Amino acid sequence: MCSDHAPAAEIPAVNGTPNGTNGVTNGRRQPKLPYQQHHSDERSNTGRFQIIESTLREGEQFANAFYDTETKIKIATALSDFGVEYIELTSPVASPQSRADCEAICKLGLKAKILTHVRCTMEDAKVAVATGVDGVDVVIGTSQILRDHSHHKSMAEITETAIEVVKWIKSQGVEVRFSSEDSFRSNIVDLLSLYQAVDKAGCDRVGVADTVGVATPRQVYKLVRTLRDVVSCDIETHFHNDTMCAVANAHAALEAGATHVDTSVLGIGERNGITPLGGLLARMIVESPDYVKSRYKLAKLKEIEDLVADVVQVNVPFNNPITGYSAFSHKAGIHSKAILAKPETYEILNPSDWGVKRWIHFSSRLTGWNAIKSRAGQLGLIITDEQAKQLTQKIKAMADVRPLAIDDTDSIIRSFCLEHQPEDQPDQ
Ligand SMILES: N[C@@H](CCCC[NH3+])C(=O)O
Ligand SMILES: [Zn+2]
Repeated sequence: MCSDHAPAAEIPAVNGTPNGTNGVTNGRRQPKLPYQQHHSDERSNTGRFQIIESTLREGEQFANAFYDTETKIKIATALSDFGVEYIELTSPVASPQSRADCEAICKLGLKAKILTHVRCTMEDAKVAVATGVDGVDVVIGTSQILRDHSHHKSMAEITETAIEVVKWIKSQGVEVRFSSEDSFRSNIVDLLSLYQAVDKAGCDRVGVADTVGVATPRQVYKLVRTLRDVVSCDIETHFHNDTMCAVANAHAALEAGATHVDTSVLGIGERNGITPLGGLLARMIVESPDYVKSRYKLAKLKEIEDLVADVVQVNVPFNNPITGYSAFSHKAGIHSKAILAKPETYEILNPSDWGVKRWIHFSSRLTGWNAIKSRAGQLGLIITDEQAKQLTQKIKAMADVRPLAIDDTDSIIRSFCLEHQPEDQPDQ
């Protein structure tokens, strides 16, 4: 009965809420855990945000990225099917092919709205609107350092052009977002007056961008909260990941009242990129499971990440949220025992929500007997708890000397069972 089985001890993911504690169990209301959102703060949008997916704009700024038309169409279609609300494309002014691709994607009739991202000038805005996009995202640097060394415009000039551009784009019946660049190194008074001016001019969204990845969640919360009281339009946010705060910053922005978050698949973008789509959703499903599950086809995440990883020639990092090699692996005996009994003990995310599997490591000096007993069971072998303990000592002793491959451990389990075969053990 020792048949071939899965290479590792995958055990089925359980259904239900990710942490299994925020619903009603056995007719009794379970207490909320401290890390769960209580939705008491009315300004918080952690349960009603929208995603502006920028793999085809910010992501094209990743060092390795080259997308041909067919690849762009494949990625755009996959993202739209996944459920993102917006797809942002490279500026049509960047090159003739970028313009042609933008026009082609607009004609696909995808469910997601199509945006393109251009400089805040009338010239760029006209080219952008002519492509047939649903919306135009305009951007200009507002920090002193960018004004001095990039475009040399005063805040008064920026404001005047921004108002003109926003009004014109709106007059064409197209959605418009105005974003500052380097918002967190910009003068707050200047920034708020500029946002106020474009809001009055009819802008659909204003954008806050941490272009250099300098912001902390606390700074983000403060700026977005202030901005929420100054403008009536939507607030989009964009976070670079230089100091690994991009997901936390996006979350803080939503808590403070932002409505939209920019993402890219695997976080690809300039330098080390921006808020990753998968990382953001991992963060958000913990506190807003119903919202996240109802909007996005989470089981498609891995496919999209693999597609993009292949296109830009990178590996998915081992510690990537959800889809990383070890994202749902359990090794220490204490963890494995509890996971086998109840996965929520050491998992706040449910792998089955994402179409991936958890696995229990059973080939190390840290392995506990529960994992070995479970592995024996997967191999079709029945052993008692006592036998599992004995066998585990043997495996631990060997794993103390050298790394054990899964096959090695399986062989040890099988020969142990042969030696200790009870009368009723199924034939090998
Ligand atoms: N990549 C630019 C664009 C910002 C626009 C926000 N969606 C930045 O990081 O500043
Ligand atoms: Zn960016």
